[in-house]
Amino acid sequence: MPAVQLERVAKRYGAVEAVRDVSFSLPQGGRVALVGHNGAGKTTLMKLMLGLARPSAGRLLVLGRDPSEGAAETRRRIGWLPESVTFNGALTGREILRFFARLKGENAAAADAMLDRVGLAEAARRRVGTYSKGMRQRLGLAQALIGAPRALLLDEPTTGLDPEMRQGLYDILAGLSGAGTTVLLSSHALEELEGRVERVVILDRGRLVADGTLAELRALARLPVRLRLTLAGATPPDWLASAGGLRRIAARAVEIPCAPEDKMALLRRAAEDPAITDIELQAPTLDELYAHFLRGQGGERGGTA
Ligand SMILES: Nc1ncnc2c1ncn2[C@@H]1O[C@H](COP(=O)(O)OP(=O)(O)OP(=O)(O)O)[C@@H](O)[C@H]1O
Repeated sequence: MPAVQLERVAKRYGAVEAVRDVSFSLPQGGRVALVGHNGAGKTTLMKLMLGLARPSAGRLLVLGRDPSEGAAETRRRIGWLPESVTFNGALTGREILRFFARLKGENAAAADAMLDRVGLAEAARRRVGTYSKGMRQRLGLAQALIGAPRALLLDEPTTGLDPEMRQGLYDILAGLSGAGTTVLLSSHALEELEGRVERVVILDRGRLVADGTLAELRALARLPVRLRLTLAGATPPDWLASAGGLRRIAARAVEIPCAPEDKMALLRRAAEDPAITDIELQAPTLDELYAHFLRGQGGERGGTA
């Protein structure tokens, strides 16, 4: 049974269609990112999964239950990190986390262990009002993780985290999903998702425009790869100069776009030509993929939807 299942879900707020006809499912232990511009419907989808909003149409199951029933047992098994998390600044990190632990039926030791896990052990006895943004975000994450949730919904969890903390967060998420927790996170920071989630669901103005592994989405988008070639001299060889899209990027380096099916032929030719001394291959970035699907050029949905 999937951990989360959405069938033709819609959510309207008056005239605003925040979510339109969205269907996808998340397997148990899956690590999936929801990406989209501001207002794409990411937070609304999470609120529907939490039972904080009811769908205007369609069917939604989380851990096998309709979240709008608000069953206490289901709520206890879902961890949530809201987009802008706020805590009472007069309390210490330890007091706050112990409070959340009690709400989830966990003991104080579990709260302290979680503070350690998110790197806040040393700051545990400090008031949260003195915490940096990144520290508050980590406290929010600890709050979401407490109680061994079966499903974890994280709304832009890496906002305010430096690269090291971000890596730490993704390491924690990998460990959790390896142990069977389903992780859904929303993000604007597409590049950081590479290698850190198994699947990406792209939303645009409430609609699902793509759903698949990064490799599947890349294949579907058929975006050109780019070859960066270092030249032995200042002038590129004739065959290269006459190829379309050649761009000079340095005194002795050029870049050329190349359709995926032409890549090997171009590489062979470049490798054999002594006028070329080095070759670098640049795959389409996640941002290019994202732009492609938002332009609607891909049209159909791909992957495992
Ligand atoms: N309670 C509400 N009442 C009215 N409109 C709402 C409500 N909640 C969300 N919306 C609208 O629904 C749309 C989707 O909003 P949502 O917050 O889900 O987007 P998002 O993808 O999370 O955006 P962001 O990246 O900015 O957080 C937006 O147009 C928003 O204004």
